Amino acid sequence: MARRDQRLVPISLADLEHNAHITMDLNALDYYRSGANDMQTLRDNQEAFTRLRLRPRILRDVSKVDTQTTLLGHPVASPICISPTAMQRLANDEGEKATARAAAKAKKCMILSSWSTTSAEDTIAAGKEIPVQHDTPGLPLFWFQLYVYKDRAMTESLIRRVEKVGYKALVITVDTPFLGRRLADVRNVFTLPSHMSMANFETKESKVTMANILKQEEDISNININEKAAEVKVVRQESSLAAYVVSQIDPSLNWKDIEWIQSITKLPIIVKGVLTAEDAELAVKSGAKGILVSNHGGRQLDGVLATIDALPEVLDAVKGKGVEVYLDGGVRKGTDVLKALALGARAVFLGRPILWGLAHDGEAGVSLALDLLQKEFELAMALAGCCKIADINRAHVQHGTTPTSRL
Ligand SMILES: Cc1cc2nc3c(=O)[nH]c(=O)nc-3n(C[C@H](O)[C@H](O)[C@H](O)COP(=O)(O)O)c2cc1C
Ligand SMILES: CC(C)CC(=O)C(=O)O
Repeated sequence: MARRDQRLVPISLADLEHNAHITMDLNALDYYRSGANDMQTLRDNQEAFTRLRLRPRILRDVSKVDTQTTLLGHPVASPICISPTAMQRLANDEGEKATARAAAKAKKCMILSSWSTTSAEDTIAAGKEIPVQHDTPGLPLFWFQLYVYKDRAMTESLIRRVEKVGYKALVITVDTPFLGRRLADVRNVFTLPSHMSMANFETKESKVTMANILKQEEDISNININEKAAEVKVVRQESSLAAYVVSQIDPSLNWKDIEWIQSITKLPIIVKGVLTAEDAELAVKSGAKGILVSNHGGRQLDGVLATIDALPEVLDAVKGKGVEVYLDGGVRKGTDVLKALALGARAVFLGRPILWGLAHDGEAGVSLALDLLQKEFELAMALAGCCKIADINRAHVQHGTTPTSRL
């Protein structure tokens, strides 16, 4: 048994998380690990997977297991993908570039956040530096996550930039009209260090640091932690990130805007943050080609359904309508991937585990995170009697009856 403060040689995603908790500074660690409010949904995302049980098939020659699949027609090596997470340079100086290289090496899909600390151009260029090995199936795939800005001209110019450099889809996040209340970030007065910026919005004349936007750099950097806490009590009851969201993101966003975006781009749209059948139907009506069932890793409305529990109603609502349905939130084990695919998800996406990998060892750490989960998934497929993705079906999973506490 390792001591709580000892770094582990990681053999699971949980080990990578353990290590990141030891090495990261509190401002960044709390930002990454927090959920909103009581963090009920954050816990539930993982726990809900443990309430499902697998129904394996036997004697099916699983000597070769193949995980290749397609996402909106693009071949990838595996249905394990990378969710957008903002500000990856908080974990490692190479940040988004390291993630892009690891994604490209593994021929997996990466979604880049609008609020990255590396620009969309530099991130995809880093991914393209990796020579594609043609002896294994699949190709790297990059999608861009879009926050819709109050400034629509800026939103449109960002779309043009990502179209130009080769992102293959727009993933529009719809669960963040305002930032969820993450208590640790309020206490820490979370801010992006001043040498990092929201790189997609940087110009020759100005860097978009949060502190610049809030015109508070001096105030924030010249006071110690206790004084910061005191200041929050008196001056602000929110993190600088929440204030940034209020200043930039358009809370009036609605389904007509999704249609508007679809009218100005040929890129397919994926709506990220759908949790109900009703909204899944509306997403299809507004032209979305994909739905990412997500509760933002439990960081927005606390108390919503775990994503694996919301998945079946979304799938039922869009059945036969030609839309791909994906899931993120709490995916940590190969068996979680198998359960999500058995219920009908086309792919799963990882948020925090990628950040823990980055914090552990940059690009090599992200590769390790992807590889650990990939190997676990291949083993889970084999032990359940599945040789290829198309073999995984609804009969492989059922709701368990054993209370989690007795496991
Ligand atoms: C630190 C952090 C930053 C995130 N930033 C974004 C973002 O910029 N855009 C977005 O759509 N979702 C963002 N998310 C949500 C993730 O895309 C994803 O939905 C969530 O992390 C999945 O849950 P998991 O962390 O349990 O895998 C962020 C999540 C975390 C933890
Ligand atoms: C910049 C933030 C809005 C990024 C985000 O989505 C998050 O912190 O969950």
